[in-house]
Formats: sequence, structure tokens, C-alpha cells
Amino acid sequence: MAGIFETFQLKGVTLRNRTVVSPMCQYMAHDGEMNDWHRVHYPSFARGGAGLVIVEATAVSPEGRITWADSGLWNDRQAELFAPIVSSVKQWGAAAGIQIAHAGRKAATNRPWEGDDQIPLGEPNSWEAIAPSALAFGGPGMMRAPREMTLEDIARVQADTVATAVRARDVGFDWLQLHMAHGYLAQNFFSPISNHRTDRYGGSAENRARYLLETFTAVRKVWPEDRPLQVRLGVVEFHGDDEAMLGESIALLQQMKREGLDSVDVSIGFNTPEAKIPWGANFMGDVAARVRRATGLPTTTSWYVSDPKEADALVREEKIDLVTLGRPFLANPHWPYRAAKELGVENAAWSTLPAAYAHWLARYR
Ligand SMILES: C=C(C(=O)O)c1ccccc1
Repeated sequence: MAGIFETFQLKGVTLRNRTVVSPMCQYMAHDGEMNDWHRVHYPSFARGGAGLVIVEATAVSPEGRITWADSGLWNDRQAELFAPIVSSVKQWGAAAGIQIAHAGRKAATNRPWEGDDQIPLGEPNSWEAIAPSALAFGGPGMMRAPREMTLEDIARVQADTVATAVRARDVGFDWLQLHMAHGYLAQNFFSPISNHRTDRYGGSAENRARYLLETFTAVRKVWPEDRPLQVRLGVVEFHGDDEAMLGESIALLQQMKREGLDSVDVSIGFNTPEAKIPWGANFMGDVAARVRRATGLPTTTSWYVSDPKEADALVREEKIDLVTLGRPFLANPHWPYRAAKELGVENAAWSTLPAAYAHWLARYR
């Protein structure tokens, strides 16, 4: 059975190992554009030995941003600014991925370290959020209801998502992840907590999944067959109704698989402030294993995965195929090197790091 330092091939992409840098919003962009922060940030993980680096939630339109400082790929200038990042990540041996997203009812907030709350309408960096229903997320600072989307809004956002996928394709990303978790727009449609529509996009599980399935199949048509297309889906909410939500999620993933889905990142709904998340080491591992068994999809998950032996065990026990790490990579972009040492990989430095680092680390021991 493979461990985290086995290679992993999916379609035409081969990862040098099973470690994935989780898409983590940096909130450091202006007008959605990559800048020096991102040009240092993303390649650092490739130089650190990651197998796949996934760029943070990247908005398909200005209104689709969580904050004014989110990454965006709704115009060609933004695409041009991604190009050197894509080539640098690849140059240093990692595959380059990107997560594309629409924030839905969580849009137009302050950056987390500046309040994490909705900016009052009319103030700079605020705009009207849109979502399936006019239902606020709730909780402190998130009490403003979004505008209910018309059918024209839905079609427009789906077209924006396809256009962003085309730009990501053309700028050379190897791997595309659709953000369908964490209380953002796709999750807003999927969850009965936030979707009270009475048209074909609301009510039954099939109707609530419609936006997600339609958007996925539209993107599949433009995303190259030989590059992995993945969704990050919130499959549980930890709000007391998770067996039903997991069942609906598995059914949706099975449908998407029939339509060409290549992989799933199993995550959390984060669609209600009432959730009681059982934070703890690898707490999503067993949920991910259930999804993997039920769908047969190459599966990953993250959340409190940080210890190399535990991460390696999740892969060896075939609970997941790839291990997605967020904060451990922020804390140490060379996490693969640390893991290789702790797992007793021979020539840990040379097997994870570029020569400019490895020759020092392997000498003078
Ligand atoms: C900024 C997030 C994202 O991009 O998914 C997020 C949101 C909620 C919890 C964790 C992460």
C-alpha cells in the first residue's frame, strides 16, 4: 500500500508525492490580481517538496469574492499575472492547481484579521451578496441577508465559472478544483439550511444539487480530459443531520463521477454558525474514507492533519489517496522534508528539496 512518498498519477498528471498544499485564502490581492506576495508564497511550497500546490479560492467575478482582497480570475490581466506563478511552481517540481469559487452569501466581508464581518453596504469594498435565498449566514457580523438569485443570475455565475476555468486552462494549471464547500455559493445551493427556493433549484436533494451538477458538467466540457477536475465538497455540517447530508453528498458525487469527476476533496459545510465541529487530529479521516469507499473516487481531505506518521497512515490504510495540508505548510513550507526525515525516507533532503537546499542539509551532519 502506498505511503505519502509514493508518486500518484491521475489522468495525465503525475505527482511526485501524495502531499497537497490546501487552497488557503491569503487576502493579499488588489482587484483580484496576483502580486509579489503570491509570487513568493506559492513557489515556496513547490521548492519545499509538495506534490501539488493548489492556489487559494479564486473568484469567478468581483461579486464572488469573500473579501475585496481575494484572488480573482475574471479577466485576462489576472490570468497574465498567474502565468509566472504557474511556471515557477512547475519548475520546482510540483503540479500547479487552482480552486475557483463564488462566495455566495459570505461575500463582501472584511479580511479575517480586520473583523471577518460583512462590510456595511455603501462603504468601500462592499457590495450586495447574492445567494439561492435571501437568508443570512447569521452569527456575529454576518446578519445581512443576500439578494435571492434570479435564474438569470444563476446562468451568469455559471458562465463566469466556465470562463474562469478556461482562463485557468489557458494559463497552464494542471489541476482544477471547484469550491463547493465552506458555506460559499455552491454549498448555499446544496444545503436546505440556506436554500429555500421553490423552483427547480430548491426543495428536493436533486433540485438543491442542480446548480452544483450543472456547473460541474459545464466546466467539464471546457477542462481538458487529461488534467484532473476535482470538487471540494462540504459533505457534513456537524449540526445533527449529517447522515442525511452525507448520503446526499455521496449521491451527488456518484452523479458527478458519471459525468467525468476525477477526484474529491472531502470537507465541511461551514454553512451555519450552529455547527459543533469535533476539532481533533485527523477528524475528517473516517468521513473521507466513507466517501472514498462509496464513490471509488481518488479522495483527499484536510483539517487537523499535521503529523507525518498519522498522515502516512491515512494513505497506507487507504482512507485517502492524497493528504491535503493547510496550516502545516504555512508553518513549514518544507513539511515534506520534515515528514521524510520522520518517516525514515533515505536521503530525505535530496528526495524532497532542490539541490541548493539539499546539498547543505545532507552535509555537515
Ligand atoms: C477561506 C476559506 C476557504 O477558502 O475555503 C475557509 C472558510 C471557512 C473555513 C475554512 C476556510
